[in-house]
Amino acid sequence: MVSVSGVFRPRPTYLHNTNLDLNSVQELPDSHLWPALDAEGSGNLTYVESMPVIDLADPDVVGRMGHASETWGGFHVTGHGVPLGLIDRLESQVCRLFSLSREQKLNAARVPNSFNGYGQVPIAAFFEKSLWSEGCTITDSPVNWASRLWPDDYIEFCDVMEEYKKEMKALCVRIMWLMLASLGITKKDFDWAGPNGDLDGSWTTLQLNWYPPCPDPNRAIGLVAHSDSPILTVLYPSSTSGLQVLRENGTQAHWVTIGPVPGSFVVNVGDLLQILTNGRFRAPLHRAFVNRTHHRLSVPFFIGPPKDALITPLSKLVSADRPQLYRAVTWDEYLGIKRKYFQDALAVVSLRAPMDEPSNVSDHGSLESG
Ligand SMILES: O=C(O)CCC(=O)C(=O)O
Ligand SMILES: [Fe+2]
Repeated sequence: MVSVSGVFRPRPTYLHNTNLDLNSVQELPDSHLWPALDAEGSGNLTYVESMPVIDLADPDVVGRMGHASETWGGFHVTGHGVPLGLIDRLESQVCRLFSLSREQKLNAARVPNSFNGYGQVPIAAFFEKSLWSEGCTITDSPVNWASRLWPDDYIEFCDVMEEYKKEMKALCVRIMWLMLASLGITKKDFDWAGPNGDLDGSWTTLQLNWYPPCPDPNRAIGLVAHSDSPILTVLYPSSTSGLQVLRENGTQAHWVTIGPVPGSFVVNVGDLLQILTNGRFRAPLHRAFVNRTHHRLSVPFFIGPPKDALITPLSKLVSADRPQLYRAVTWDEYLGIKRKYFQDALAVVSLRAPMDEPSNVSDHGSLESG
């Protein structure tokens, strides 16, 4: 199993809010040097397997999504109808934000116990080594902190984020039901998606990720291996490669670089969807590498159930041949488990392999933002 052991910190501490400006660093500092990556060379992979690309207008969209979710735990989606102009405006606002000086960006810094605003991606807090990335998390309206960044000119930023979130939510609803249809699941099979199945009251978060050029990309990592926690992620990966997904085949596992597919989003199964489908769909481990010459941005949109909804393997997917793999858990409770056990969180709620203590964790899980 590919791992990033040796740098795991068992409790979140948020020690990384240093004033180091990654954009001006000439040599990789020890704080960002991940020794375990040496053997793998994060950006030098030879595997060029292609993640399935699925057009929403494909007559076999349900079957193809089902197959991709069971094998890869994700796929590219095209034909989604999200206006390209909106994606361009999103990119330009993300660039605008991260191009500000470090001091300016710190005016929008997350405050303790809040996930909104600028900082390292929340998962960074669990590792002694820092990630080669910056992040900005939008769970509520960004008006408060955006108006501190651009007192006279924050409306366009906020409008684009709101419009994009709305598009993403609608796309997630559409994709989730298509994926579940492949397993014979309909809107009648659970009630937390609301009477029309439109996920009203669901938990959503938009994460803006920024990976500056890195002087030593093979020994740094933009985002360590993790699976996303909620139901579904729809990620805008941008046109610069950086995303890698772990492909597991029996006892073999290798990282695959996900090349850009113009106009597509990457859809990832989240841990909760793995639980809901009784392990039929797999939440894939994935990570982001960085490169020497270009910055890269990515924008995942995460969707989960309402915080108090009880997620349990669907009875249609439990049988004598396929016994229930996971106990019921609320999203809120699962987030707490993930914060404590990271990538072992699914094992903690597993009915097969009950765990008392976290193992010597290798890969990591994510927090509020995935
Ligand atoms: O940057 C990427 O491509 C991946 C981002 C990601 O996995 C996350 O934010 O959870
Ligand atoms: Fe992720």
